[in-house]
Amino acid sequence: MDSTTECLTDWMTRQRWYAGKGRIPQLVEVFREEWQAHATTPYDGAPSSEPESSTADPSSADDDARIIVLLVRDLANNPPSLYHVPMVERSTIPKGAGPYLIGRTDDDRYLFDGAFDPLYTTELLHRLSVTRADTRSRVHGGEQSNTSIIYDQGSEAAVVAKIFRLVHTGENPDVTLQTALTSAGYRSVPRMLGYLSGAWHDPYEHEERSVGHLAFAQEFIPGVQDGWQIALQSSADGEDFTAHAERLGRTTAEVHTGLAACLPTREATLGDIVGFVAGWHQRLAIATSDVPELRALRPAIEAVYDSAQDAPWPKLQRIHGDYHLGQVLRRPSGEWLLVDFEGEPLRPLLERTRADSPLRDVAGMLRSFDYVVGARRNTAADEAARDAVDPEWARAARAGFLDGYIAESEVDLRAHRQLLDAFELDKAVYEAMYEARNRPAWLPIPLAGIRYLVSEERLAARR
Ligand SMILES: Nc1ncnc2c1ncn2[C@@H]1O[C@H](COP(=O)(O)OP(=O)(O)O)[C@@H](O)[C@H]1O
Ligand SMILES: O=P(O)(O)O[C@H]1O[C@H](CO)[C@@H](O[C@H]2O[C@H](CO)[C@@H](O)[C@H](O)[C@H]2O)[C@H](O)[C@H]1O
Repeated sequence: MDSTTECLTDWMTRQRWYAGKGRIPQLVEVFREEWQAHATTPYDGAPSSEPESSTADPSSADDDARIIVLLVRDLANNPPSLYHVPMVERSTIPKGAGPYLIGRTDDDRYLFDGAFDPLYTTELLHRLSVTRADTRSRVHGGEQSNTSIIYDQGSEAAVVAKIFRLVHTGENPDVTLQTALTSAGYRSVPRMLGYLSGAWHDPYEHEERSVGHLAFAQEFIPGVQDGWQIALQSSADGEDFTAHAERLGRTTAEVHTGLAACLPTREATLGDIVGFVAGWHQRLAIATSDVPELRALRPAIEAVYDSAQDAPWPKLQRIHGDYHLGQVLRRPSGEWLLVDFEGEPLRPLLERTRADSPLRDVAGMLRSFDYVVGARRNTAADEAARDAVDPEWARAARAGFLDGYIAESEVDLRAHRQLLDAFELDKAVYEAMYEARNRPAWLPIPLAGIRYLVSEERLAARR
């Protein structure tokens, strides 16, 4: 291991985007590129107003600083994941840059997280073909699987650049789907401004040369509220969310119609259906070994999966792929916006880039309404507060969302109830696996959802 990968090993385990939680990374460098900075004027970035996520003070930057873009394979993961790590190498530690230090190399150079360094963030914007006079930036402070850099100083329109942390050969659907919707004039996704691809040779892949997306830029919409936060607040206030959910259902259907118009669709063949059902069973088998609580529920889940074999299927098309309340934003006008079309990070890219069932997204959002109630119960201060959480909130939201979707969609969801339950179960099984790995205290939420979906009450409603 060289000194750069040695520095990265410890640092990466502390990053929210490091997917191998609890494991020690075993890193191998597969690609290294030095970027020449195009900016000619000295940076004049003032410290950001968000101290916890501000970029380093560039005024003390040294002249021989270098931008290094690395791709590293983590062999601790199976299959080995490929991480994108842009860094800035400097001979000194600029004032304020201490928190973004990755480590010191054998030749006494300091490595910094590029996302927080103005040398990298300015050059990134240039390579994304975005022209902005004021390139001061800040890093998005919330929970994220990737890293978003926001350029919103001064009077120009604000921009957000997302750097993908896990990269793959081939398209990243976050880029392709939002580009297609932007080109077709849809306002329900932020406008795509540009993207950056990389080409590398990776001994862990068969291709001679791999090409994949590394980052993209889109308009940053100020003043939007996160759907998850709005929903939690609404449930806490005892508000009826039906009308908001109905509007979200309509927007979801509109986006599905848009994706079906811009990108290929096809009828689900028998082979597709067998493939979906086999995939559900496979995921359940993996999840059951990760989550022992699923063992007793497995036969009942499998029965729902098998019944989907004979159900009618709507056409397959490109979809969001990891749809939940954390992926939707509400404009001050009340309109909903969809972001993060990358699909479920735990699924292979090949599965995330082919035509899929729109029912997967519908099921994802239904699960998310259930999560609102589950999360509030889970985080309640005491038993009384826990008992006060009204499960009716989720039922009303689910009903409103389905009504809105049905009103706007070409897919008649009422004809697909059984299939929708199978997709909802598959999502809850994914969540159980996700929570067991990332937030074990939240595991009871998907488990309760699964128990409900295989309950007698639910079976009776499906008959
Ligand atoms: N274009 C945008 N305008 C305003 N806020 C945004 C925009 N894109 C993303 N965000 C905010 O950043 C968060 C993280 O973005 P997301 O694409 O979900 O990243 P990740 O793939 O890392 O999870 C979103 O939940 C939202 O709050
Ligand atoms: O990181 P991403 O946003 O791409 O998605 C992953 O993390 C989500 C959690 O942050 C996870 O979603 C689950 O928790 C949500 C509440 O935090 C809830 O609304 C979703 O219904 C539930 O699935 C998502 O599954 C995962 O891929």
